[in-house]
Amino acid sequence: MLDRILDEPLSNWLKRPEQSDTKEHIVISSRIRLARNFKDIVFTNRQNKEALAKVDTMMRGILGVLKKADGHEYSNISLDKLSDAEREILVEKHLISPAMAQKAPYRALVVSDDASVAVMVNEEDHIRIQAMAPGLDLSSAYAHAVQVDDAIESKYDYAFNEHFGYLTACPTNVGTGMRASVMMHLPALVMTGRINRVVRSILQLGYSVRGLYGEGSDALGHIYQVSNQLTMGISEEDTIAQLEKVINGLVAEERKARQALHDGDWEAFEDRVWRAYGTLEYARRLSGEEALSLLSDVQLGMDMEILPKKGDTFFNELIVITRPNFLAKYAGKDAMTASERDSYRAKVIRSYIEK
Ligand SMILES: Nc1ncnc2c1ncn2[C@@H]1O[C@H](COP(=O)(O)OP(=O)(O)OP(=O)(O)O)[C@@H](O)[C@H]1O
Repeated sequence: MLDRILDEPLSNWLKRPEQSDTKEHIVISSRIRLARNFKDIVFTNRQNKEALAKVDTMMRGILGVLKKADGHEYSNISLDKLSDAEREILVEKHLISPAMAQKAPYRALVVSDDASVAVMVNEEDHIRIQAMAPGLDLSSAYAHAVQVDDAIESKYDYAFNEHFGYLTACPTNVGTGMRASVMMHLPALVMTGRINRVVRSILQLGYSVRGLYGEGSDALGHIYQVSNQLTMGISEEDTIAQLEKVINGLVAEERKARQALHDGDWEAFEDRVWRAYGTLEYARRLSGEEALSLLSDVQLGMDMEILPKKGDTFFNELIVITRPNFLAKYAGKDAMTASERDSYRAKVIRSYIEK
């Protein structure tokens, strides 16, 4: 299963939902993360070897229980058995956080065969259950996360306090321990210069806005992740319902920005997206950042029916393939120099444009 996870650019949840009736590519995916710790075991951040080893062993013994809960095959991948590049690929595929990719013993990833569930073991908390769904579908992701959560709880006791809720390493997660998050492509808000105002108002409402790989990452390819901050005094269902409202508001703002591009200097906009397309079609070397920025322009040009459509998974697939570690694996190489990577990246993109 590890090979498939490392080799395939697209997990199912990065494919567009079949029922998707919108032509634009604004909401990419939904994620629910539950932070949980086991009763009477020292927290991960204390770096107590015995505790780390115990949690690691407990999560090895859970695979059958998880399969019974949702019918998926699960594997347990020890991260210290992977190469640095392989761990980075898991970040590029959004299965682990960038912090989790740092080398450390007893860290593991428990992952379902379709990668819709990825449990980080011994990250900031004993376990972080993540469930993903394509498009805006936090409820399905939540239902799946709860299945996994209940299955684990049927075997082991969690650290839970009647007044506070789930106890977590960082006080900001105490309560539900839940972060609901939606990954979005917001190019028109960036192009029209409206993004800062919009992000400010979302922050004021008490939500986080992060980049392509979550905490501390940049919004490469104009991709943002919006998530709740509050985990106390609010139920999981209300958190999800309120975040969905914020996301729908954000989608409406992005659509307005697209309309503004339409009503503004249309030829200048057409020129920009055709130039992006031309560069991707003919360039011989592309850096990772330039590729993501041009791919974002091209996806917007396709959404706005200026450029020929390249299929529903074009953008999501190339966002993963063109990342440095995945790209080297895709080329069948253990390592590549920066210029070899830039030239192979341009070649792969050209082949996708020609498809
Ligand atoms: N909606 C989403 N779709 C796909 N991947 C996501 C989504 N939201 C977050 N991720 C991924 O989850 C990982 C962790 O993100 P992040 O650091 O923001 O969350 P967290 O671990 O829940 O946060 P924290 O530790 O601050 O509570 C990253 O790899 C990020 O790309």
